[in-house]
Amino acid sequence: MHTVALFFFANVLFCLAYMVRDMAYLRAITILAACSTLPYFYLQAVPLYSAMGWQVAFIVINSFNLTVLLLHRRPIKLDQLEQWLHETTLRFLKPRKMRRLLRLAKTHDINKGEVLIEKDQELNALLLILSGRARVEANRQQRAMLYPGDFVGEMSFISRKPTSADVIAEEPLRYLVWQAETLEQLYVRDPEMKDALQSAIGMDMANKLAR
Ligand SMILES: Nc1ncnc2c1ncn2[C@@H]1O[C@@H]2COP(=O)(O)O[C@H]2[C@H]1O
Repeated sequence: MHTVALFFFANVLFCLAYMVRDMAYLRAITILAACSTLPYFYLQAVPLYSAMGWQVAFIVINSFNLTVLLLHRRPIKLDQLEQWLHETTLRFLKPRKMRRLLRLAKTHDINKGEVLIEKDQELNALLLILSGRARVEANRQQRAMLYPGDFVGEMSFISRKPTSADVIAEEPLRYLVWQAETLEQLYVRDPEMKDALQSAIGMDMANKLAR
């Protein structure tokens, strides 16, 4: 009788597991549910070892995936630069995702007066200033000044059109470059990254407009 109640309880747990949205809870509750079925199968007139074997297989697979999931969710310690980027431009990304994104970028340095972007070019890249300032010019007129934490080339990156202006280093400039192709491949693997990065670009454009 008790084992039947436990089996009933296990199935209620399976229902609950399929209702929750968080994958970690889903797996944890499924493990508990699968464990709860074992006494029922074992205490039959003839123990149902094959059913028990399958439940053990489900428990092992779910335990493995739950461990991987929880390891990925562990908090990470950001270094100073990462911390700054997370507080400013990339705050829409969770720290671990932000680090993954940063690993795909290359750091470049140019001197004062050097051209970062030329107008009407196919840039196919997204840039982010880490230090120094850059002047935005169109038709020899200054349009804006860009500062550390600002994206550069985001307009052509989003619109897929040629660049809208020249961008020239006002000071020695350090910046990150992501190739558009690299980001597009990343978006396919991780659509959440696309939402977060596009929110960051949107916020960056709004900040530039508000200056
Ligand atoms: N009015 C503006 N204010 C701030 N930045 C600009 C402005 N116009 C162009 N830019 C920047 O200059 C870059 C030139 O290349 P993109 O058009 O790809 O992206 C552009 C922006 O990053």
